[in-house]
Amino acid sequence: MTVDATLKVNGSKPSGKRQRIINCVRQLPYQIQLGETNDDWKIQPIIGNSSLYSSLDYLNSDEKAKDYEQHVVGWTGEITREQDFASRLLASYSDKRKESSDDNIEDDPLYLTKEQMNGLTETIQQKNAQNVDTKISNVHPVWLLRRDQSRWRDYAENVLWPTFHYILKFSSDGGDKENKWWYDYVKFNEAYAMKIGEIYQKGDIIWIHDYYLLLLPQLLRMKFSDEDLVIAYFHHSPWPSNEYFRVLPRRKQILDGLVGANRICFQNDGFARHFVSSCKRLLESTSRKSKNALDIDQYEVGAYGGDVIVDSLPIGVNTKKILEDAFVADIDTKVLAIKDAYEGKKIIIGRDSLDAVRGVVQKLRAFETLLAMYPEWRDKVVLIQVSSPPINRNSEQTIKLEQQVTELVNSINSKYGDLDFSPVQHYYMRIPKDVYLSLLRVADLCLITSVRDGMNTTALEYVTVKSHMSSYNCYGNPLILSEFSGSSTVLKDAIIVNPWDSVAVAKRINRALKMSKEEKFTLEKKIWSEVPTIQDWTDKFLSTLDDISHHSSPSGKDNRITPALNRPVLLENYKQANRRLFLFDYDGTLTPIVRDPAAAIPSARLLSTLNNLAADPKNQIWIISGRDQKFLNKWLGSKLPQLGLSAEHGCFVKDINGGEWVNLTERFDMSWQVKVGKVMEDFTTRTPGSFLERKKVALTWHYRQASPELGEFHAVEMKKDLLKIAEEYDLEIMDGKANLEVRPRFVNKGEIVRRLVWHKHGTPQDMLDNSREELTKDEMPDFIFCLGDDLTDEDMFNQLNRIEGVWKKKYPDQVNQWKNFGFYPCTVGSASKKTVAKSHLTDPQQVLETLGLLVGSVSLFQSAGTVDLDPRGHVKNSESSLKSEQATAEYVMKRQNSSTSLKKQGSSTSLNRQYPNTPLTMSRQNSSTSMNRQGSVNSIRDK
Ligand SMILES: O=P(O)(O)OC[C@H]1O[C@H](O[C@H]2O[C@H](CO)[C@@H](O)[C@H](O)[C@H]2O)[C@H](O)[C@@H](O)[C@@H]1O
Ligand SMILES: [Mg+2]
Repeated sequence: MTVDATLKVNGSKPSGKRQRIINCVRQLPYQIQLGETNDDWKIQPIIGNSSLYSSLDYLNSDEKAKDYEQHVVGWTGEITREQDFASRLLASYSDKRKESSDDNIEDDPLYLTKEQMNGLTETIQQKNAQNVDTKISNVHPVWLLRRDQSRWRDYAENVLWPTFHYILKFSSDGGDKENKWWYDYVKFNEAYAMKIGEIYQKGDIIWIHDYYLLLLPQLLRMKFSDEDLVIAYFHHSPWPSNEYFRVLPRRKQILDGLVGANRICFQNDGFARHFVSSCKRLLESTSRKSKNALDIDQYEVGAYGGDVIVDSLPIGVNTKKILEDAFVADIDTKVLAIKDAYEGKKIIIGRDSLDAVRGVVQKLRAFETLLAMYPEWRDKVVLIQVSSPPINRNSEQTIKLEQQVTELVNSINSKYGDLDFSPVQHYYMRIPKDVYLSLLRVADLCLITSVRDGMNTTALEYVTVKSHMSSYNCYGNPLILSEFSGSSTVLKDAIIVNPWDSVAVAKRINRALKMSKEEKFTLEKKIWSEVPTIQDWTDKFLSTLDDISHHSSPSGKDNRITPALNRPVLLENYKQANRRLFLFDYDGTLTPIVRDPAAAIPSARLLSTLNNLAADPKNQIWIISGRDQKFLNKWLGSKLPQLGLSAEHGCFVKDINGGEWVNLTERFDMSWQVKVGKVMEDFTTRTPGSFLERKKVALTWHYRQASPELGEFHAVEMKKDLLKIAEEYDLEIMDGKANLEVRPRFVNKGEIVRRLVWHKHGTPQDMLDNSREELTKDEMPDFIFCLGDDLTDEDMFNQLNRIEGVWKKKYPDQVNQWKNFGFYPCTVGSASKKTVAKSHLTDPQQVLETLGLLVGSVSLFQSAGTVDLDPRGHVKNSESSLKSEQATAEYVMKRQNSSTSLKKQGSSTSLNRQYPNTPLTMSRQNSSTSMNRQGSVNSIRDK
């Protein structure tokens, strides 16, 4: 390894200035509660996601803070009232939440003033400084203060999570609920984009975590036109095979959202490959496998022709901290107490969330089989299973699962237990960290039987604790791990089992419990070296990002990114404009590219959208295509005479609402056609599958149906052969999509655009009249939306950019509220495509959605758009937002009044004054908040 590479693996930034990182997490690592009044806050560390939060913590450590300045963006989580925390939590998770469209201030505790929000942010920062576990500064809360706060989780947890874990769910209401969830999901992502918009600085790295934020990468691309913008996404969960993923109705929007990132990273290569295969099938992307600087497999995914790096890096745990925390006197005492309680018995432990994929049922079945197959273990082994309640605890599925688990526990205990001893000790609760660590320490065996998970950190934490020599003979005790857990790809020396095969698992338990010390020690040595640390994970992740931000793509292509079209701005501008001009290419823009040119006919949806668009008298629509007049007449002109048409890349023009075709090449010598046609025919004979399309002027040689290699090779050869003729007749040879076209150079799509823009809007065209630059600006269009996918369309974009330059000089004070002239040159294709267009849409489907947006047949939420939100999560300026604003104002008034009266009584309600003197309440969430439906006795908690 070179010095440079070593440096990189260690994660140090090579030089000078600290690199800013904006880390985006689904929720800040705190649970935020309101006290009696809205001025009184309680903040506790959140349970779960410990690896992710310890990575944030690590980046904030003195060691890393030299090189990195971390900013953390995250939702506040559900803000609950302190006094009835558990019942509110239950209510907020309940599926039977009350539906209400009105925001009624009286029963809504979530109207916060700006000062309150600032106060809370400050409080979080102060608490951070003192909190021993998660020290993060520069916290930027995402406020989404609407009632039914769990709405922000619904899509992620009810649709995405099950799909990622291979659970198929069918909607019983025709998808209504899912649509609602989706809208909130889009807003959730938008709220992050807005928050990042407030803090982003050029050169920042944006690191996004997990499936609540799948749309964020693309939203950020829309927001920032910064070419160096580096967006990385880490997927903490599994990614299913494409056969599963593709059942999602919003599968394409989700992939579109994600491929806005430069790098998408998974827990293991299997998940990465599934993702690549989804992109290949659903986005028709290409992929190329290579190795990154750390010698890890990576895929360069060409989504819409752009480059996204897809790779894997299993997350780790903070081994140092775990060992520090686990081996202290207090835990020694707890370990001893548990040992005493189960004297003479082997202790198997398990800790899982009680959801459909953690395999608690499978574990109980395997344990039951063990006791049935090996009677010698009866009364000699105990399974301590801690199952924490899942978020959707009131869902039908969880209730069923709880019943199943209770029945199994009861049945095992009644069959194999007696009055003094129950072989299964089941705790349905969240346990505090010290109890958890005691269990890890005391265990003779840890049993993980998940049927699907991304990375099981219990497995990593267990192996870590077992690496430490201490009393009670616990060193090196083995781990049984499901082959379906993401951790099994890392902990290769665990005892790997198929959790569905209870007999095999029982045999492995029996064997593991009988292992000699020597065997255990040998195994532990190997497996301990396989545990990834969170420090290593963070460093490696950032070092490979460094590669992306400072070097060109592996294929050596230009890294320039064209931002996605900002559709809400387009819509707003459209609404405000009076003289709108639409300039559309046809193939690859309004219709998808297909093998046979004759089959690329307009869809009914396209025709109706164009019809609707043309119905507005403010709109002038032109199709500027390489197609010939016959094709355009047949498929567009005859159906929609309101369209202006230009055929053969500008050779022919027909005005809006009929009229005759005008031939702009009339006086041009056409004898070149014979010579060019001969060369093309010659190559057609030598290239099976290729064919020649003869139009009135242009000649097009197509090789899409030939062997790709031979087609491409002959296209290059043909171009060489045509160069001489092209020079002689002043022709242009154009590289199209699997075609090569030739036509006179002096006509092109850009020339048509020039004539259309310098034209008195809404009046008949005289295409042969060439000199109109003396028009005043308010005679010309104030909104121009120009779309094209091909190289020949770059002429249109170039022309628009040129005209914009002229207008800037000519009419410097006539720009619109977005400080431009309403020009939208937009390419159809990837963000990384070389283009002079100012924005991009990925494919004809997005084009149709965007046009649908303008004519009102598509909502902004049907695909990830970008909408501005108010702090309560309403779309800005919408009716509900205005209502909510008014209610907030009322609330502020009320608050001011009550504050005045309190002041009179000599007390202050100011947050800033209140907190410095308040003792911190950042204690571990204790198990009194656990919800024990079974009412089982919680002996561990009481110790
Ligand atoms: O300017 P356009 O409207 O985009 O037309 C460009 C050429 O499009 C057609 O060819 C391309 O589309 C075909 C249908 O999808 C596809 O089979 C072919 O491989 C593409 O090159 C058309 O046949 C040409 O005449 C146009 O010039
Ligand atoms: Mg095209």
